[in-house]
Amino acid sequence: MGVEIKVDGLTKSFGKQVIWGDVSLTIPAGEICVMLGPSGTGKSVFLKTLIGLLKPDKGSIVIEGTDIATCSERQLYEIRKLFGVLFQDGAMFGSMNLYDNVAFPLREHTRKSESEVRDVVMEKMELVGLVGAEDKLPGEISGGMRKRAGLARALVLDPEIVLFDEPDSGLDPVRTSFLNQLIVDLNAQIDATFLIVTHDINTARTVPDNIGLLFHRHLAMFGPREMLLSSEEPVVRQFLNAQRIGPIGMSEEKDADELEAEKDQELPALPPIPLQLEPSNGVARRSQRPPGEWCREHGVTPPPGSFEENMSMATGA
Ligand SMILES: Nc1ncnc2c1ncn2[C@@H]1O[C@H](COP(=O)(O)OP(=O)(O)OP(=O)(O)O)[C@@H](O)[C@H]1O
Repeated sequence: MGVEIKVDGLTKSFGKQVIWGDVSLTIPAGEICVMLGPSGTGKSVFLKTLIGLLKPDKGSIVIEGTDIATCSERQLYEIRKLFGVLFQDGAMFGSMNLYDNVAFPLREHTRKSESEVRDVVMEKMELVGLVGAEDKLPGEISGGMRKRAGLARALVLDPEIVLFDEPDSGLDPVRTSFLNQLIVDLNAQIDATFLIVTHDINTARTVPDNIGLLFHRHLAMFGPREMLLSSEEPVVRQFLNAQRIGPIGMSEEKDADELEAEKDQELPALPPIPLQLEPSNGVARRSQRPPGEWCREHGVTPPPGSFEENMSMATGA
């Protein structure tokens, strides 16, 4: 069913460098969330903090009643079993074939017999479309296949929460599109809570139920996809539409002179909100909302052309 992650007042620094402060958000059970932010704003640090690999300075992260910011090592070990993580490069062991890589967590953390291990490994290999590639070494396959193998491994312990650290990095647009469909299909199938860190605006615009944006050492906004895609808030608007005009500069924040120089420039109109990517079998995910529902409920007029079927090419969806 997936579990909720409730983050409250979270702050993380390294020495004197504050990475982000006072981050509060609730990642709803079973939903897909994307976390965005310019490079270096601490998205990976956020993922590592959620799984307890890094300790925050302040604040709480409550999962199933346990605050993993303050809990014991023993409790953390238990909570970690809820997580599956897809690392950027798939994090495969180079000397093991895909089968053994995917089987690794089962052999380490369960008492399953080899025939039970085989059943689980083959089920997950099938889920990610890798049946037939079991004997390959990670070095012999493409980046996209390595990601899928990493995903199979992230799924073998039946996680309630799956974290994806830039699943689309290094993939071409077609492979990214296939991977996004796989993520949506998986969410429909296993109902776990998904959090995806990505730089890919098209992924952010079409895949998640909710979007968060980290900028300038804080969480600029977090909420339903339609809320952020219709937002006029300058940082959100600039980032989600990949524009140069706005508060974000080449090295994070623009200075006062740069902002003054562009103050009379007209912003391009907000582009239409694309339809959300649906599971390939056409059956809606449990957390999927009808197109335009959030806008209607909140009296927001979406940009013209939003939620039209034939706009997929315009948005690259
Ligand atoms: N273990 C660490 N010790 C000290 N500083 C760190 C550590 N890990 C990360 N940082 C710093 O934290 C900041 C945020 O890093 P992080 O990798 O989380 O950014 P990011 O938003 O994921 O970036 P990108 O989008 O480029 O991957 C960087 O300045 C980085 O140098």
